[in-house]
Amino acid sequence: MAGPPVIIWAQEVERLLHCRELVPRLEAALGKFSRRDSAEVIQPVRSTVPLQKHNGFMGLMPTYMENDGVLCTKFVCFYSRQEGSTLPGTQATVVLLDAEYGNVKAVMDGDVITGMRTAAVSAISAKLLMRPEAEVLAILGTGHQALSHYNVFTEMFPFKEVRVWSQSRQRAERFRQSVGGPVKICLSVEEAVRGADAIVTVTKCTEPVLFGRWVKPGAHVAAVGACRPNWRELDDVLMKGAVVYVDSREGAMAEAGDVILSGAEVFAELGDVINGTKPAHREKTTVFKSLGMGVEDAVSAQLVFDQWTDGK
Ligand SMILES: NC(=O)C1=CN([C@@H]2O[C@H](COP(=O)(O)OP(=O)(O)OC[C@H]3O[C@@H](n4cnc5c(N)ncnc54)[C@H](O)[C@@H]3O)[C@@H](O)[C@H]2O)C=CC1
Ligand SMILES: O=C([O-])C1=[NH+]CCC1
Repeated sequence: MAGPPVIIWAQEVERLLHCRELVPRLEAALGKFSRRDSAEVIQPVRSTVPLQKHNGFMGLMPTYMENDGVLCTKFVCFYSRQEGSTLPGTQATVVLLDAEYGNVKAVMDGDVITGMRTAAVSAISAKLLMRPEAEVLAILGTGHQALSHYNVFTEMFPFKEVRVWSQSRQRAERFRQSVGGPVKICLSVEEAVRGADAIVTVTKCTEPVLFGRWVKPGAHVAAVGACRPNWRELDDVLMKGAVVYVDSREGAMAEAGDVILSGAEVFAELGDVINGTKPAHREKTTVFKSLGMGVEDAVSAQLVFDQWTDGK
C-alpha cells in the first residue's frame, strides 16, 4: 500500500532547487514537448477557471511524461489585486503522483518552482536568441518574477548593467534593496529599454507597456506577463517586427493576447530550436512569449522530490 504523501514547503523547495541543475532538465523537457510524442509528454493547454468575485483565475496544469515516469499537476491562482493590497498576487501548489497506483507522492509549494522555472526558461530563450555580446539587461516590473529573473539572468550571463522600471519609484527602490547586485532605477520604460540588449517584461499590465519603437534592433525580449487572451504587454509594432518564439504554439493561440491580438506569426517553439528543427535568429529582434507550461513544473517538482528523497 502506498504511504501518505510528503509535504515539501517553500523553504525546502528553495534549498533543493538550483538553476544549474534545473536548466538542463528544462532544456530537455522543452525539446521533448516540441517533438509531440505522447510517450514523452502529454500536456493539455492550461484549463483556466475565472474567480470573478476575487478578480483572478485558477489555472490547472497537468502533465504526464510516460518515458520518465513523471505524473504531475500544478494549481496556480493568479489575481489582479488593487493597488496597496497585501494579499498574494499568485499562489501555486504542485502535486506529484505515482502514475501506476494513482496515489499522491508529494505536495509541494509551487511559488518557488513557478518563480525559478519561469526565469530559467526565459534565460534559456536568451541563451538561444540573445546576441552573445549582450551587455545591458532591462527588467520591467519589480514583483516576484522580476526578482527570480534578476537572480537567474545575473547568474547565467555577465551583464554590465541591469536596469529596472516600475510603476512606483518606491517599489523600484525596494527591489534594488532586495537584490544582491547593482541595479539602475529608470523613471520611464523608454529610459529602461533604449539600447538594452535583453528586455524582460514581468508586469501585470493588460495594455502594452513596451513599444517596438524603443527597442534596439537585434535585442531579445522575454515577455512573461499578459497570460490571458485579452491582455497585452507588447505593442503590435514589436510583435510584428520581431521573430516570435513561444513555449507552446497551442498555449499561445489560446492565451497570449500579444500573439492573438497583434496577429503576429509564431515562428517556432523554443523546443524546436533546441531540437534543431528551427533556427535561432540571434541577428534579428526576437520575442519569446512565455505562458508557462506544466512540463516545466513537472521536471522541477521531480528534481525537488529526487533531491529530497536522496536526503540532500
Ligand atoms: N509566463 C509564465 O510562466 C508566468 C507568468 N506569470 C505572470 O507574470 C506576471 C508577473 O508575475 P509576478 O511577478 O508573480 O507578479 P507580482 O504581482 O509579484 O508583480 C507584478 C508587477 O507588475 C507591476 N504592475 C502591475 N500592474 C501594472 C501595470 N498596469 N503596468 C505596469 N506594471 C504593472 C507591479 O508593480 C509589479 O511590479 C504576471 O502577469 C503573472 O501572471 C507568472 C508566473 C509564470
Ligand atoms: O505558468 C504559470 O504558472 C502561470 N502562467 C501565468 C500565470 C501563472
